Amino acid sequence: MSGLALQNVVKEFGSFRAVNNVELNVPHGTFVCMLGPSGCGKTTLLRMIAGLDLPTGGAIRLDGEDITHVPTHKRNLGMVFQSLALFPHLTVGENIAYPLRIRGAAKEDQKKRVDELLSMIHLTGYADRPVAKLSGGQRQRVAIARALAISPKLFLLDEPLSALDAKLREAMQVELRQLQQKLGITTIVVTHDQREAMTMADTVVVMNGGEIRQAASPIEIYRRPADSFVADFIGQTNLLEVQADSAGRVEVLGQPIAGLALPAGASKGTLSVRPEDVHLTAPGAGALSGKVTFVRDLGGTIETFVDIAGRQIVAVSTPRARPDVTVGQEVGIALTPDVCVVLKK
Ligand SMILES: Nc1ncnc2c1ncn2[C@@H]1O[C@H](COP(=O)(O)OP(=O)(O)OP(=O)(O)O)[C@@H](O)[C@H]1O
Repeated sequence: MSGLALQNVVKEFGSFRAVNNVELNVPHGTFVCMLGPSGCGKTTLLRMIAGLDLPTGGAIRLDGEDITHVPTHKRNLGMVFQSLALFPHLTVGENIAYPLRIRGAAKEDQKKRVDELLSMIHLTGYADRPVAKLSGGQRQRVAIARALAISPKLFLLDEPLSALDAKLREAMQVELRQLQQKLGITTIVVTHDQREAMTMADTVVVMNGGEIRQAASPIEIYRRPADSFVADFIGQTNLLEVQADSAGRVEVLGQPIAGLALPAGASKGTLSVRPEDVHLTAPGAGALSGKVTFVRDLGGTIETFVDIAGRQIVAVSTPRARPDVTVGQEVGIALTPDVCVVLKK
């Protein structure tokens, strides 16, 4: 297969298993974001792909070749890791040309490639600037250009935008994705920022406890989470216990809801419904009923918190569809099967 394949990859530090039997195929030219809580093993996995750590078990293949034991400098990688900062005493051009220079590229070839890359990162004319005089975003773009100078087979980035302020980070996410699409380079980014992952990735890989919980497109991860960990980790969701009643119907908080099905063979599960899919109705008109406990008006969205038998549900609406409710009011909650996902417990 063309691209990257992780086959049963394991990493142990002493008796602690940081990465547990990871299987993943990254087709050539795709963009993968690895996402998960702190300590879930995403950096360790990236370091093994980079050759900076050796797996305890399993294999890593690039375009069909087993590279598990190939040293980093022979893997043909571009890397932007937090620890690999730019050389502060060199100019922008010298930084970008550095990987070409140490590989013995001719001076004119270096210059041509630097100009090409500067145009790609929208910094044409910046070759002679000292990197110390660049803004945070410009510096990050130079780091990206330096990593791409050798036209690598694989582009690896670890939290590349985390040092930037929120606005710039969002702009850079779009830029990075556009650059990747233009070059068609297989790219893997580690991030803890789900918005970043959803913006850039063809495939989001959600990890927890050293394992992949789900690898799928951003929209599938959001709409069809594989389990309650993924549902809760990605975006906001309402999680409610569900079980089969004596007649085999699915009950949510004691109320049977038509059209819901439990996972095969299960008598219990967890229902996930996104706040934007929760609709408030007149009391008694919905599948469930509860009492409004709080209304948060954030300008662009309005969140209504409803207590149902001690469980809290959040409904989100736009100002135009603002629910006409006040704190303390009884409301109904409409739950339709098409917006609910029932997950394994
Ligand atoms: N060299 C090491 N020796 C021992 N334990 C390690 C080592 N490197 C990582 N670990 C442990 O392995 C686990 C996974 O670490 P890793 O850095 O891959 O997590 P992460 O998902 O990238 O977290 P973060 O988002 O905080 O960077 C953690 O529990 C960490 O403490």
